[in-house]
Amino acid sequence: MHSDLQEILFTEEQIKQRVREMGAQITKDYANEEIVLVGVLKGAVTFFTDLARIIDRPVAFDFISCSSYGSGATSSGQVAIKKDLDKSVEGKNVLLVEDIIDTGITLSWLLPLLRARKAKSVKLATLLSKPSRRKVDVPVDYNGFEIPDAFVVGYGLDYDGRYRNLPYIGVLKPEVYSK
Ligand SMILES: Nc1nc2c(ncn2[C@@H]2O[C@H](COP(=O)(O)O)[C@@H](O)[C@H]2O)c(=O)[nH]1
Ligand SMILES: [Mg+2]
Repeated sequence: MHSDLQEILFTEEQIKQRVREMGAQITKDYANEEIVLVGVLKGAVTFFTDLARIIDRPVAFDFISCSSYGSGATSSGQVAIKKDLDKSVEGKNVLLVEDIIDTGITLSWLLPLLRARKAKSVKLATLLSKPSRRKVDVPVDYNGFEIPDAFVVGYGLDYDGRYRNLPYIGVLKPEVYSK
């Protein structure tokens, strides 16, 4: 385990197994449908690429980037688009792929934005959710794991640009982000 972590929450094998289950469910739910997978950069990229390879349906890839966290470990509460989608989603089945829902502020802003673009359907897949931190209710269609109120890194999730390449998900020692 990385020395900046206090514990591992999910091993590489546990994540792989859960992503397989989610992909199988999505494949079932979208029978005879094409999907536009929209990844929320950058934290969702690892989950996105693993999930996409399990889904046995025609999929297109697109990405969006919003800011809500800056370099700290708590949300600023202000959301803004940093990189928009490359293509219109009008008439498409959009599956938004996110790394983690914390307060719900980012998604409560992003989901209506995609719906307003006249997608045929908009659903949400998140790898992690921290229900005890929720400030805004967000309907989740596919949820990997519920986790307690802790700042986690690995498998795409970063702190100040670091730890994204860890193959597991772990809790960062508070002394690392309170330095
Ligand atoms: N590396 C981590 N990033 C986190 C964590 N909790 C939230 N986040 C980031 O914030 C947004 C969503 O925040 P929200 O408050 O608007 O729901 C999420 O996409 C992450 O980028 C965390 O524990 N570790
Ligand atoms: Mg994210």
